[in-house]
Amino acid sequence: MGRKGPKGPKGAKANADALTKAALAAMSEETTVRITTVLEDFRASDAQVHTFEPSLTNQERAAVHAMCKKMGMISKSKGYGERRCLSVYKTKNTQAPGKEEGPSKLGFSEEARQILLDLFTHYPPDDAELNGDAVKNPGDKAAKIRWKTDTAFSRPAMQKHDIAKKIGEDRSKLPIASFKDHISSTLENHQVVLISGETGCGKTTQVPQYILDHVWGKGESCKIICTQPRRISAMSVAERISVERGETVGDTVGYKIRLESKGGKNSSIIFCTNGVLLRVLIGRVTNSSNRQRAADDVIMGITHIIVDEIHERDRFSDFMLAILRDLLPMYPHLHLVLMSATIDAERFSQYFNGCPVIRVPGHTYPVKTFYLEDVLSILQSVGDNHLNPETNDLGLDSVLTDDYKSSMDEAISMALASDEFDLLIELISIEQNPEIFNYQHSETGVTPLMVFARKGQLGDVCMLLSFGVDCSARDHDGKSALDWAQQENQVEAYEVIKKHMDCSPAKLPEENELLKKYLATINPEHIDTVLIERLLRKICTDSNEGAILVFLPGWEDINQTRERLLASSFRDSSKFLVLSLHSMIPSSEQKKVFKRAPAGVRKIILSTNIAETAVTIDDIVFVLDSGRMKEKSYDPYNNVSTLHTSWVSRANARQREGRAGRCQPGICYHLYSRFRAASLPEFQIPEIKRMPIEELCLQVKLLDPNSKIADFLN
Ligand SMILES: Nc1ncnc2c1ncn2[C@@H]1O[C@H](COP(=O)(O)OP(=O)(O)OP(=O)(O)O)[C@@H](O)[C@H]1O
Repeated sequence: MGRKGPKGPKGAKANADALTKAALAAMSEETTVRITTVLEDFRASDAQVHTFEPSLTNQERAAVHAMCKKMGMISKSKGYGERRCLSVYKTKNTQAPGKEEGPSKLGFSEEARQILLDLFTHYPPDDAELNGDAVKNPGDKAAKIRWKTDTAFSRPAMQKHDIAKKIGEDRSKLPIASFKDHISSTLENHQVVLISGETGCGKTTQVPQYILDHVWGKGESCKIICTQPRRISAMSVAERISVERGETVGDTVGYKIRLESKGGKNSSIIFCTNGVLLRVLIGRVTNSSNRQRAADDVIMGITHIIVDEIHERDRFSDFMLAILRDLLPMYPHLHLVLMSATIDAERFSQYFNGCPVIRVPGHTYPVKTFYLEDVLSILQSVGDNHLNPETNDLGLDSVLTDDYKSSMDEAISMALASDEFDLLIELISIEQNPEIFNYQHSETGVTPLMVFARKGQLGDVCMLLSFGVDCSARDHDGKSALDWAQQENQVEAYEVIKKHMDCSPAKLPEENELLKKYLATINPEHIDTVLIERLLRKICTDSNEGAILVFLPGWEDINQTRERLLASSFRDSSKFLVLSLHSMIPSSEQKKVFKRAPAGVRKIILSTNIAETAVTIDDIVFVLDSGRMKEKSYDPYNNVSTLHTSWVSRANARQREGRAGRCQPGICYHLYSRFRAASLPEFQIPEIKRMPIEELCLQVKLLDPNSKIADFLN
C-alpha cells in the first residue's frame, strides 16, 4: 500500500528508510523525475563518476543518496558550504559488461532454467543425447527416434466445395476492411508483408480471415499460424474469430497454448503463443536429424505465419523474427505477415529487406482521460457526479455533431497540407469549448495545438494555451504538440509550450495544491489501494453500469487490492464481481473475465499488463491505470537480474487507455500526474536488451546450436 503507515519504524535501517521517504516526499515530483533521469543516464553511460552541481539542497542530496542506494551505486559528498558537491560512482563491479577481466561465472537465471525445463518436457533427451553420443554422431542412434509430429500444425485435407461453402461475406466495417484486397494482393507478390495498424483497426481478428478467404477463394487449402505474445490473447482471439464465423472454436479456427489446445489438423487457422511456434522452429535447427525432419515436415505444412504485436519486442518474438528471416529463403512457399502498432514500422521492414508496409488507420471509441490531479479533485467533490455533463465538462456525451467532426477533420488536414489555417481558427473560436479546441483528428489523432506547433503559428499556439488546451494529448503516432514543435524545429513554439507545461502541471491552482499535498503523503512508486478503492466507489456511485479494468503491476498488488475491496462493501456479491487476471492463473480462470456479469452486478477486473494488448473485454467502460508494471531487467554492475516494478512507457499507457474504448466510449483514469505522464519514456526497452548476456548467448545456442552467437545477434 502506498500510504505512509502510522506505525513507527524500527531499527536503524527503518529510520534511514523513513528519512529517505521524508526527503523524497518533501521534494517536488519534477525534481524527483529530474534526479532519477540524471542517475539512469549516468548508469547507462560509460562514465565512471557523475558530479552533481553544488546547488543541490540538503533534501535533494538526501534523495540522491537514497536513489543511489536503491540503484546499487555509491554516492559521496565532499567539501563545505557552497562548495559542497555530491559525486556518484558505480559500485566495485563498476566495469561495464565486456570490460570485465577473466571469465565470468556462467549460471542459469530462474528464467533460463524455466525455459530449459519447458524445452526438455516437450523434447526429452534420450540416453544417447544424455551421454553426449548424439552430439558426436548426429546421424545414427538419434535417427531411430520417432519424433511425434504435432498435427495441430498440419494442413487440413479439404475439397473445393467444402471450401466454397465456408467463405462468408465481409464481416465488419472495421478500418482494415477497405484494405482486404490490398493485403491479399500484396501477399501474392511478396513473401513478407508488414501491416502497421493503429489499435482497434481490426488487424488481429481480420487479417487471418482475409488470408483464409483469399486462399479458399482460389480453391486451395492453407494452414495459417498466428502468434500472440500471451496465452490469453491466443485463446480469446481464436474464440472471437470463431464467433464471427458462426462456428465453435476448434473448427476452422483453433488455438494451441501450453498444456491446452482446441482444434488441430482440421483447423485452417491456429493461434498460439510466440513460445509455442518458437519451439517448432527450434526443431528445424537442432542436431538431431529425425527431429529436424519432423520440424521440416511441420514447416512445409504451414502456408502462412502471422506474428502479431511485434512492436512489444518480447524475447520470443525477437528470436522468432531472427529465425524466420533465415528460414524464409529455404521455404519459398511460406508467407510471413508481421503485424505491429504504428511503432518502428520502417525498422522492421528494413530488417526484412524492405518488405512492403501496409498502414491502416485505427478505430476506437472516444476515451476521456483523467490524471491524478483530476482524480483527486473528483474525489474531493463528494456530492458531484463527475460523469454528468451538466455539473461539469467531464461527461461522456459529446457536444460535437458528426458534421462538426468532419469539418474539424477537414480543417486540420487542410492546415497541415496547405498551411490554410482560417477554417481551423474559425471553428475553434466560434465556441471556446474544450471538446473543440482539444479535438483529435478522427484518423490521425492530431489536435489543433499540434498543427499550430508544427507550423510555428505562435499566436495561435498562445491563443490555445490561454483557453487551457490539453498539452499532454498525443496523436496516434504517440507525438505531442511539444514533440511536433521539436521535430519541425519550431523553437519559439517549443519554448512557449514547454514553459506553459512546466508552470502549470495541473489544470487549476487548487488541483495543483491537492496534488502536492497528496504526493507529500504517499510514495508515488507504490500502489495506493486506498485511492483505488475510493475511485472505484466514486465510479460505482456516479454511473449505473460498465465493467472496470484496473491495471496493477503484479500478483502481490492484485491481492492487496482485492483484499482491501473484499473487506469493504465490494464484498457484496449481489452487486460486485471482483476478478483477478494474471499470467499464472489457469486459463479457465482467465476466461471468466470475458463473461458479462449478471444485470445489476458490477464487474471489476484487477489485472497485470496481460490485458493491455490484443485483448477485448467487450463490456469495459472504465480503466484505472496505476502507471506501474513489472519489468525484467539486468543490472550489469551488480550482476543480478531482477523483476522490479517500473513506470510504464507512453506506448503502454496508450494501450491501457485503448482498452476502455473497444466497444463503446470509455474513461481512463491514470493514477499519476500529467507531469509524470509527460516524462514517461516513449517505449519499453526490448527484452533482449534487458537480459544478462550469458542468458542471451545460451538462448541463441538453444535456438541454433550451429550458429555463431555474434552472427545471430547481428
Ligand atoms: N471479443 C470481442 N468482443 C467484441 N468485440 C470485439 C472482440 N474482439 C474484437 N472486437 C472488436 O473488433 C475491433 C478490432 O479488434 P482487433 O483485436 O482485431 O483490433 P487490433 O487492430 O488488432 O487492435 P489491437 O492491436 O489494439 O489489439 C475491436 O476494437 C472491437 O470493437
